[in-house]
Amino acid sequence: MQHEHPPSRLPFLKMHGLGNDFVIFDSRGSAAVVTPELARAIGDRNRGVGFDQLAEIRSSDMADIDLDFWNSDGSRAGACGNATRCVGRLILDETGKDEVTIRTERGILIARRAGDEVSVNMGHPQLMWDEVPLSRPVDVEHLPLDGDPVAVGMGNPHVVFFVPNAEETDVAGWGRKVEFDPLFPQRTNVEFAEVRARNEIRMRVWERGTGITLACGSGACATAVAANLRGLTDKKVRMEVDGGWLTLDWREDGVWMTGPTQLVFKAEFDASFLERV
Ligand SMILES: N[C@H](CCC[C@H](N)C(=O)O)C(=O)O
Repeated sequence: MQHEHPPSRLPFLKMHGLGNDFVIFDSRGSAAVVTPELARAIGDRNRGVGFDQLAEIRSSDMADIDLDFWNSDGSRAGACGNATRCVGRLILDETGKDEVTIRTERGILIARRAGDEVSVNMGHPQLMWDEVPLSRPVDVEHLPLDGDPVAVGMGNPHVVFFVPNAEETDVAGWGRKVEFDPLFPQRTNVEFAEVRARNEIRMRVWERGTGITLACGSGACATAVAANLRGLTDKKVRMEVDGGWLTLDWREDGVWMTGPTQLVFKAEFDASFLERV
């Protein structure tokens, strides 16, 4: 990180939502600190802290906070449902309100208390995502899987494949190939969904810029939308991901996602670590 005077203290939080784990900076009232290099250094699970996404809270003049996301490869993520829920929990607790607004790259999202859990309105699915229209069958002849996936934008790109058995699906093998397929110029997050009932889906995910994660909130929203558009499920479903359960509800005002959040620890980086980035 090219600081003339590297900060001697850089506090952060570690949180997770269903095992989708995050390093979170609160940069309100000061300059943004995250660079792609810093994200990669902190994202290193051996030499840094490790995370699926890094989130930076910024002061906002349009919402309670602004929130930016990075993947562990240093790329930006336009949306991150589980981190939005985790940071939503922080701001709900800080303000004592029942509802807060969070401005992300894709717009202003609402986070609400839902008992012990947090609900976030992840907004409307995008009908067009680059040149891949929603629900258009994708030519996967050159990919190592058959199928008729559904491309859904939730502020970030997703492609959902329906599979007979999610446990037996080679998520890493197929996910990596699909992420980097030329069909997806911005690369893509890849979901593998097994529909168990009209109100239940088992989903496993390969995330763009990160790889296999235990959960992906925006991917869960995209999967619920894709399955409903295919006529396979109702608008409200429970979804089992590797890290646990989420509830998705595609309503008039957007896709609502509800699930747990956990603060793990608060710490700060040592100046010697920051100087070497
Ligand atoms: N874990 C996140 C999504 C990260 C997506 C990111 N990998 C991208 O490049 O879009 C979630 O809960 O929605």
